[in-house]
Amino acid sequence: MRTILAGGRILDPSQNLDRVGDLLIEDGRIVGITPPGETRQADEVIPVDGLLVTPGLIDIHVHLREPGFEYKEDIESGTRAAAAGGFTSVCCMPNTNPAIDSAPVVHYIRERAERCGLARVFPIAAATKGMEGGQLTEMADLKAAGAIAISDDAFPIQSAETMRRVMEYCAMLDLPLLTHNEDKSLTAHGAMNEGYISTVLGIAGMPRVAEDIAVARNILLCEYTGCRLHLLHISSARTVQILRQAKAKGLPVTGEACPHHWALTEEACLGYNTDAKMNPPLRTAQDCEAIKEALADGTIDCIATDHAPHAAHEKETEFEAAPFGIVGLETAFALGYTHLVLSGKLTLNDLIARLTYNPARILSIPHKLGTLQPNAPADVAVFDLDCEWTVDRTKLHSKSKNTPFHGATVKGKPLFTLLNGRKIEVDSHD
Ligand SMILES: NC(=O)N[C@@H](CC(=O)O)C(=O)O
Ligand SMILES: [Zn+2]
Ligand SMILES: [Zn+2]
Repeated sequence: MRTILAGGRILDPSQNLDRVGDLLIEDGRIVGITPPGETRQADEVIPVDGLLVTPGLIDIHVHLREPGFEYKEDIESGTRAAAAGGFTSVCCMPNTNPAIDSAPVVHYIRERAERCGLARVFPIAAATKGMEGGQLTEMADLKAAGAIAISDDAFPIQSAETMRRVMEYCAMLDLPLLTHNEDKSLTAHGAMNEGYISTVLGIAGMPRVAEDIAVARNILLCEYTGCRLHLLHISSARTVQILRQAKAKGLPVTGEACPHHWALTEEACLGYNTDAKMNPPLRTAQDCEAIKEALADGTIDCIATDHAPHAAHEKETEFEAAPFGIVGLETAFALGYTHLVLSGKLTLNDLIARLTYNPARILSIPHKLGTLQPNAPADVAVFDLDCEWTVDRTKLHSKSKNTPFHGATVKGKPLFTLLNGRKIEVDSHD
């Protein structure tokens, strides 16, 4: 079976490649690139003239909610949302019910994802049983079952001693540890960034220093234990500085940023907008600038969505009572293209690198993903960069509609993906 993606602008940061050509795919793998029109025999020709062709995007931070919270999202709806956003691989967080803290749950998720066939799913296993911060999980078993990394994400480990032991196991097993960085003693009862707006709204704040302290501690423990540390959803300018220093020292630390942390500020919470409530919270314009700067200079290695679906009835409540989190898979590319590339902060190549090759390297994702090199699985994304569109929550494929970007006009539209060379087409957002 031979497929040609014909006549697109093929951009692959892993090979420093950016040129118009035909992408040849055979039996689910990339064969190579030929000049437009040169190769003629194929079982299927997909014309992509004027469109952008990249490696399928990789999101290393999503919440698929299955098992346990299928009313918010399940593996099928979550991977359909991924495909609609140009993603061919996602890594899912363990705050499910039961948590991803035992091998059978890892197997269950992988099998379900395989059957859905919309995107690859790599489970991230919990660091502690039930993410309770106590007894450690059987990380070797979890790795053998297919867990790609370790994290207690939503339930950040507060005890430095527990964190040290988790890191020692991760180092021994060569598993990356992903940390949600929050000193809970500083954020108790908080629901948004601490500052002028939280005071105006009368809402308890979550100061940036709660993130900065946890980041500093986790980096010091990373230095002490030799564990590979990845900082989830960086939202604070000071955290960016600390990460930059750690990298200058040569520590094995990486970081990610989510689109909402550069595209929105705490002002989005005005009017008690629960769709602007997430953890870490939206901060200030100065923090947004620092994040964009860090994405540009490589201090922040990758872009992840922290896709966190919650049902309407959960968000339609008082600000303090609403759960933290927003959906992100279907808007991430456009928010990157619009706010980072069109504003001149990042080159298109750098944006794609932070959505493909870099996340693949951070988690050592198997099967040579995040690249269009010959023999790699044909996981591909196709975008229309000229398309301007308005985000409409009712058109999202995710089961949940909790986005603060409803009504926003953005540029750059994911059209379809190929997964193992097979076209995955979902309804357009128009
Ligand atoms: N980010 C969020 O605001 N929410 C996440 C948890 C998390 O990522 O910490 C969720 O699972 O809903
Ligand atoms: Zn988190
Ligand atoms: Zn998360």
